[in-house]
Amino acid sequence: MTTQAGRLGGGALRSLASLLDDTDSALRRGGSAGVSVWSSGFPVLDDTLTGGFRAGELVLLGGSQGNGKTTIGLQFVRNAVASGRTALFFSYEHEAHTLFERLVSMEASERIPGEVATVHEVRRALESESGGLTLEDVLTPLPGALPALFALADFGDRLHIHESNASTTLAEIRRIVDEVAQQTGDAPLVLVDYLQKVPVRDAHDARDGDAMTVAAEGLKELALQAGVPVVAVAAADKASLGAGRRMRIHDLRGSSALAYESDIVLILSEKVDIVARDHLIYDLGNAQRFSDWCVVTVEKNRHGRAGVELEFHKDFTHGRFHTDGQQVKERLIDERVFVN
Ligand SMILES: Nc1ncnc2c1ncn2[C@@H]1O[C@H](COP(=O)(O)OP(=O)(O)OP(=O)(O)O)[C@@H](O)[C@H]1O
Repeated sequence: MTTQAGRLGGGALRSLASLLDDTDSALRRGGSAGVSVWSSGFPVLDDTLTGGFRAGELVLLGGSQGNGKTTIGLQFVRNAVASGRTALFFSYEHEAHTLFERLVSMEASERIPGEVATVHEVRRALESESGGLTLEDVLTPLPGALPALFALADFGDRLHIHESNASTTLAEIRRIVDEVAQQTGDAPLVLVDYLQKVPVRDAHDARDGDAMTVAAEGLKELALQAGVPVVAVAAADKASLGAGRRMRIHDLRGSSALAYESDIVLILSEKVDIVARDHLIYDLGNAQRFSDWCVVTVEKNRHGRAGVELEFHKDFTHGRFHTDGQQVKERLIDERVFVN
């Protein structure tokens, strides 16, 4: 059977007859006849994406600064490994230990109801002089941190974080994806934080948009050739955001290439910024309530319905969003209500 990896080199020519045979054999073997799917761990998002992220897909995750792109990306990765898959996080933004602190608090919050250690508390504990204590000893006083540590240790060999830098090129990303797939025997969900930081050869000669085209094409090719989903955080174009508009796909830096190459585009917005003004005027408490919510707009969805607006409750003190989100009921606008 031709696999996604079989697209390497000259591509793959298939007759319908061989496709039917292969599909039949896969089903008879008890396996799945479709491409591999990684659940995002957010049920309402999975429903919209008809199951989750698929092998061969490039998924863009856009939004303004600080509205939770890294947080939800890290949660996708955590959810993938918690459900038995493998994941690989290329971090051009944060060091691995910063992500580890977020993971401990996120995991505690996922597992244990009630008050658990915040990211800040985990960081403080890890940054203080240990006096020779073990990691377990240091985390024991923090509510929920120890079970979180055990859970992370359980799936630790399937979650890989790469501290990326200017030498982490597309070719290097590909090499590392292959290495992880070989080590774990499972193709990983790949997260790139963030796309505009992926160094592109001769990028200094190219205009920004050209560099983005190369990066987006490269990541899409990687997704197809390695048979993995690639979720890439994409920075907004500051100039267009300054205009006080709701962020859209065309506000991403290098937007035309990104829109063309991607299969799915998710845009994160603060709900309070984009809800219609009447919801704020007639109920003054709404502004406070809405500021706790993030809207994830599915702007492009190659295999399903686009334009879907989902909302998730923020819990940034524990480095996460609540996974049980819903469709937004209120009317949203194109222009932002509040301008930063
Ligand atoms: N320990 C913490 N406690 C509370 N809030 C935090 C903590 N750490 C980060 N935050 C907040 O969580 C929000 C989401 O952070 P995140 O890194 O996911 O944003 P982002 O969209 O990736 O940002 P950027 O574009 O700057 O990379 C930010 O507004 C940040 O200020």
